[in-house]
Amino acid sequence: MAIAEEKAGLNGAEGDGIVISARDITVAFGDKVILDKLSLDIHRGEILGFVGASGAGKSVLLRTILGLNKKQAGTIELFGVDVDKASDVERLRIDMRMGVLFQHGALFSALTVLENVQVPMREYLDLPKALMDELALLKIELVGLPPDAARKFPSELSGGMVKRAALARALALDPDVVFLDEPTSGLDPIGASEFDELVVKLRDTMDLTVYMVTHDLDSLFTACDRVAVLGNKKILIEGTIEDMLKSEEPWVKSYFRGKRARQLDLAARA
Ligand SMILES: Nc1ncnc2c1ncn2[C@@H]1O[C@H](COP(=O)(O)OP(=O)(O)OP(=O)(O)O)[C@@H](O)[C@H]1O
Repeated sequence: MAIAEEKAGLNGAEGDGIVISARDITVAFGDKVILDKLSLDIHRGEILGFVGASGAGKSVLLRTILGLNKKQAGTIELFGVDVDKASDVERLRIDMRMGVLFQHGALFSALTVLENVQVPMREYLDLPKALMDELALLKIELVGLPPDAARKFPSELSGGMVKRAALARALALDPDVVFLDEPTSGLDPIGASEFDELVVKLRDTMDLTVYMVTHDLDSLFTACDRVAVLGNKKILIEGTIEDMLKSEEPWVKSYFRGKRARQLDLAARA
């Protein structure tokens, strides 16, 4: 199937608007089971907030979806393709449709911002340098960084600028889905809310689907269309913020209606 057709969402489950489907996923390290028959769908165009206690396995699920962790059981369909049955070419096409912002930005410190943004281009595309420079500058502008940030090294950037640069790199190949692993951690509240606004704007303008692992209640309330909560090795609950606020599940209740949520005056929306 041509990439254009895949992008149009004509492939298998993607025709139903589900871009990522994880079914009965079990992941264990040695005899320690982290995820136990977990199932989750991610819908095209949504911003899904993924929460759960520290150590619950949020990054493990993210890495498993990306193919960086082995699963012991279950099926993962990306853009309608079962990854276990994908040919090398299909896998390459799938990988090109996904951008990732890892926790802590994970920029290469020896490369400038421009060169960092070009890393996926060099890996997957064969483009002349002048065109790569032009494309990378466009991405840098897209995420709200000034043009002179392109020549800077990560150590010369503020925390917020590092996150934006990492986002520019995640967007380098014009992906359909971006995975953001705690994108606002370490940012002050203003920087965090500006980042959330940027994510919503990019989703709206680029027809992106966003999978955001976060502990940030503000992000969950303001940017996410849907929330999934990981606990007891499974998805405890998924739904809207309103669903979270109504839940009597103990962890969900204390997270969304606990002291911190009240301090933010968010529970008032219940
Ligand atoms: N490669 C690995 N080998 C062994 N254990 C691992 C490995 N990767 C993760 N784990 C374990 O899996 C569990 C879940 O880790 P994970 O990083 O997914 O948690 P998390 O929900 O993302 O936590 P946090 O919110 O603190 O980032 C932890 O107990 C961790 O030690």
